Amino acid sequence: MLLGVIADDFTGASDIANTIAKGIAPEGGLRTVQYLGVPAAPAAADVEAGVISLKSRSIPAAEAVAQSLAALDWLLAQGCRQIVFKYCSTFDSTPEGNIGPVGVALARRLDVRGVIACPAFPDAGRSVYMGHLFVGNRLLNESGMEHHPLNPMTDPDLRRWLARQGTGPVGLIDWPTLQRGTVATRAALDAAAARGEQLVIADAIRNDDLLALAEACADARLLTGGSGIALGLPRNFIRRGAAHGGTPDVRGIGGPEAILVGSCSRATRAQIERHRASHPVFAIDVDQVMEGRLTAQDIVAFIRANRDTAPLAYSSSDPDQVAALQKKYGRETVAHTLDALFASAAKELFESGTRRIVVGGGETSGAVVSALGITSFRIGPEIDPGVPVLVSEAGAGLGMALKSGNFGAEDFFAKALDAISGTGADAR
Ligand SMILES: Nc1ncnc2c1ncn2[C@@H]1O[C@H](COP(=O)(O)OP(=O)(O)O)[C@@H](O)[C@H]1O
Ligand SMILES: O=C(O)[C@@H](O)C(=O)COP(=O)(O)O
Repeated sequence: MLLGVIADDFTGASDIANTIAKGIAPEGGLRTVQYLGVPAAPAAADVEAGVISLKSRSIPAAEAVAQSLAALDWLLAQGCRQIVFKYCSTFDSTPEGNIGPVGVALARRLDVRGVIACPAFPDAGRSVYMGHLFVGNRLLNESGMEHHPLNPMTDPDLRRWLARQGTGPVGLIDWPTLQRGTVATRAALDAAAARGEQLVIADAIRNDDLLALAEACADARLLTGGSGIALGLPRNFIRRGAAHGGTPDVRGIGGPEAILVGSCSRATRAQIERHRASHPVFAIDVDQVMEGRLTAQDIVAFIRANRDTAPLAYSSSDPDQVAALQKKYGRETVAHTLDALFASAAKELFESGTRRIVVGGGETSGAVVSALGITSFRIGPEIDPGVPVLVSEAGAGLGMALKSGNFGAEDFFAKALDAISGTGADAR
């Protein structure tokens, strides 16, 4: 294994696994596997990139650090030459952590400084300029992310946000420096390291900027960022002759389907509305869930009753309703109750033969996949930017798509089910 990734949630992991498996033309990508948690056994010999999915984005910082270091140990034991810490392209975190503490802990363990921190993902509209994160043409804190149920992002200044997480001084490679080329960028990173800056925010507004950063960091032991930061990394290995390039084959998965959605993000809510126009949908009443009057059995019954018609069950609400529910029951309590609800519905559906499951939302995906007992996925074709088809490596066969809240076109959900069943050797 050449390249190892520690991802702080499951959708984020499949996003970066997609980037690495796909690579860029003409070289292509690396043979990539997404692992669900730190594997108990060594990787298969043919795997060139391993992406470990943690569920560490919203847990206490000390636990996130411990899990990330365990993932690092496993990746190093597989021979990884380069490590990426993958977090959200909208920098999802709170002032208490976890991006800063995990980034610093990994840097310390690897004994490196001047480590890139760049959440930019231009294909999904995320860009960083002068250390500030934009979503489309809005600053992060005016993009809808200020209403996120678990980590409201209220400040677009990434250096300031990281500093609040106790990282010590944070550097900046600004866009003009990046434009001066690889040598200047490397020199700026070295200077940041010499000043004791462990993490360095890097600007990037186009894919070319991400490729330039990857070139400047070809020998870096550690990078951190969104999936975009990995865009040019496979090419580094392939050009040096360490990997062959190309893309892997995966087989399509047919069978009964379910769509489960706990994301309350703006894009997801629009996708649900689009799906509703021509498919059965079940709006989960959160009050009823909290009072124990609506259970996983109700979701399972709805999905079974609507087999072959792309049934979708969702708890998603608009920001006002989310705020009211959180005030009534507590932020963590609502989230954990709903995550557990989706997890047990998915488990029952899988055990009774559902073979295509699409999930909306990172936390929701983490809860669902953990309940299914799947340990690894091969990466299939990209459905929309950042969301690939996933096919389980072992067992009865399960095809999934784990959609980040903000990703995907409006027709995503129906398209994802088709992509899972249509996945073939020639689909990539
Ligand atoms: N109606 C709701 N009110 C409050 N919280 C909700 C509601 N529906 C879902 N949630 C919770 O909000 C969180 C959404 O996060 P996540 O699944 O990561 O979505 P995203 O990818 O959009 O961030 C989940 O923990 C989910 O259980
Ligand atoms: O970088 C991204 O935006 C995604 O890969 C990601 O991490 C998504 O997280 P969720 O929005 O919680 O699904």
